Amino acid sequence: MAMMAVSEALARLLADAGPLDAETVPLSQARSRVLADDVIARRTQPPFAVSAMDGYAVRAADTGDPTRPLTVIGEVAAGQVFDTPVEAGQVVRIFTGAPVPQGADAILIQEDAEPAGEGTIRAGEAVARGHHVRPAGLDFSEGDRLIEGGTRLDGGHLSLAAAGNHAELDVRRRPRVGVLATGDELVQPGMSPGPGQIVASNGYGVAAILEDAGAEPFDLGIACDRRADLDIKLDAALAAECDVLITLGGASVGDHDLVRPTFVARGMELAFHKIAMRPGKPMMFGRLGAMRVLGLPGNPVSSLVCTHLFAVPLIEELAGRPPSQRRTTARLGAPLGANGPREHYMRGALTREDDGTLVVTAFDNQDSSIIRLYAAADALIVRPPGADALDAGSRVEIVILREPR
Ligand SMILES: Nc1nc2c(c(=O)[nH]1)N[C@H]1C(S)=C(S)[C@@H](COP(=O)(O)OP(=O)(O)OC[C@H]3O[C@@H](n4cnc5c(N)ncnc54)[C@H](O)[C@@H]3O)O[C@H]1N2
Ligand code: MOO
Repeated sequence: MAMMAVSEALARLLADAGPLDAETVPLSQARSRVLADDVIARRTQPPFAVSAMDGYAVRAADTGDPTRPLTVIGEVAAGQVFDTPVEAGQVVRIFTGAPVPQGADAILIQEDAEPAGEGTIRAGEAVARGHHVRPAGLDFSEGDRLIEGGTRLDGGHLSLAAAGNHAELDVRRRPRVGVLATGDELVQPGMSPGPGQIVASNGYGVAAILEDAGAEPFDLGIACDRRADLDIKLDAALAAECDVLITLGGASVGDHDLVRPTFVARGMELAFHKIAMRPGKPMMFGRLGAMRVLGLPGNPVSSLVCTHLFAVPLIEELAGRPPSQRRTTARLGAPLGANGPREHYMRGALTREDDGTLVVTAFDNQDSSIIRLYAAADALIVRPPGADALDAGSRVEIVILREPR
């Protein structure tokens, strides 16, 4: 199969991807989830006029006369109701959050009330009608649309939904993503690798990046380079009802690269294998029933770059999130050589000059095995296939991985 352009591969990957179905979750589990439908207020907030201050519920017309004593006829705190109407010359002691009694139309804060003998006060300062009164519906009214479907829920949204009397919300299901490392050479971190073995590292970064994008990662462990073992792991991914299976390694052309032939033998429809990209050439995508299978190359940087450029957009589509990838341009801090036939995503450091100009400098070593330089990278410089050499100061397209320091 000929190598496919990056843009074409991305288009195929996303062609029929859309938000997964909805599920109902309690508010306590709704943070960062994507709302499936509008949230409509089930009540009015506040449901009645309430005092915004501690003081006295008064009739505004009674205030402003320092000689006039006003009779305190009772008291009302939040959670209580004072149901005797307030007549001229009367006030009610009131506390923040309490319903304003009928007949009263303003709040005199207690600092402005002068004691005037047993059970009376004076209101020398005039207060306007409505002063320190929060009218019913100040925040929202029953039937109002509080939050639009498709919103990613943060703390403010959750308080708003709760105030609207929703105990649970309909949100998009998070894509369940099985992450499977492959290779006889791999052992889990913390173990003692035997002769010829290394520590499996790719899955940790891939799972973390995808969780940030809205996925629920599911660790399928490590498969040996044997078809029978890959079969078992594939069964585990299917049994776990993974929406997406991500394999790491075993994607190339060597005798031990068995992911594609094993999965094709199991009925996977292959959409593409091999893209004109560096790193990431042997990437593969297919479908096995409802499950999407994304086979990433084993080189650590290849796995991580492909995760950013392909797996993240896929997960965001399935999760109902808007694309998060930030592409812009920057000036080169150092010259770059001509590019080969594959679109090259070069790791680099990003800085911002005093005038706001972004400057990106590619690391000298772009080998796809060097995890340290990936972890240090702030941006990927996008070099189109066959691009000419560039001088320092030239403008290049970049994908921002983290904001410049
Ligand atoms: N004859 C050819 N050989 C290779 C080609 C080619 O076109 N012709 N392509 C090269 C490119 S480009 C890449 S990328 C790699 C990818 O190969 P695989 O996907 O089959 O990856 P592996 O061989 O399994 O592993 C490559 C490398 O990465 C290490 N690895 C694998 N998994 C992990 C993991 N989970 N954590 C950490 N490191 C991992 C593995 O030990 C290898 O060193 O193929 C080239 N070869
Ligand atoms: O494409 Mo490979 O991912 O260059 O190292």
